[in-house]
Amino acid sequence: MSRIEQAFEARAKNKQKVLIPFITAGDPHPDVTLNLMNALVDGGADLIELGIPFSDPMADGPVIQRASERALKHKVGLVHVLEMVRAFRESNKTTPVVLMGYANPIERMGYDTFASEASKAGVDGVLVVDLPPEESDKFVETLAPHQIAPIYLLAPTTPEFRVKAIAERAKGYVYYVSLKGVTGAAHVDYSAVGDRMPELKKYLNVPVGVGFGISDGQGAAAVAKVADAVIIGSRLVKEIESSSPETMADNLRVLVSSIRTAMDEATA
Ligand SMILES: O=P(O)(O)OC[C@@H](O)[C@@H](O)c1c[nH]c2ccccc12
Repeated sequence: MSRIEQAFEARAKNKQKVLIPFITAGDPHPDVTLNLMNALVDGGADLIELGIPFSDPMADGPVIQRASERALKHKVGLVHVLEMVRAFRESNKTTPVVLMGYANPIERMGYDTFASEASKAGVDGVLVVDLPPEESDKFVETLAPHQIAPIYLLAPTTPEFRVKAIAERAKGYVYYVSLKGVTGAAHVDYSAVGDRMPELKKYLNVPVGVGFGISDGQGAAAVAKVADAVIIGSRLVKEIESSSPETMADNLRVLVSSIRTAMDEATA
């Protein structure tokens, strides 16, 4: 069983849901990412979504754009991100790491090199925002022998035939985007998210995580009631942004742990 499957199964066994925090690798400085990843785990994260900094992140709102800018100032690229995952894996053998990024840096490295280097580093999944499922077959074939899961995005606007196409290809989990727009948006209609789940579940045989716009325990609790995982990014990146270097890891741990508690209360 893969690390991703194990993470979902461990929570499901206790009738709990998976918590997936997102941070951008190298934000605000490459030296702190390992520390921050460990803080996320200490706070109750089950899986880490690690962003590859990118200069033109069109799916991202201002908060995560700024995170990319901070990381790029320190010249953090894909090779560097893989080194961070490798360092994390030296002490953590269980928490899955999913890379989130745009196609350009991965294509520049080349699919083959990327797949083998990512696998050696201990990467468990990859979400390529601007690689549509219909065009992803070659990439997915390259990942498969390395046991790296392609993570697909589904949105409220995704038609049923596309859900089916994604269901055939999905491994690990799928990412349901709670709303139209960019990361860090404000208003999530939690009941609409819940209403879509039965249709998704009909086709998918992997768990469903929900992200975009979840910024507190209350939102996380609402999602925990209807989906298999809660994904939360901008709120955490804001915490990094507003913390001093000395308090950053601690603040992140405390915040993640409060979200964890809210989710567990909602499913108890
Ligand atoms: O920031 P939010 O609203 O909490 O959403 C999660 C998100 O940050 C993370 O999963 C993510 C960051 N960049 C993305 C681009 C596309 C899809 C998802 C993402």
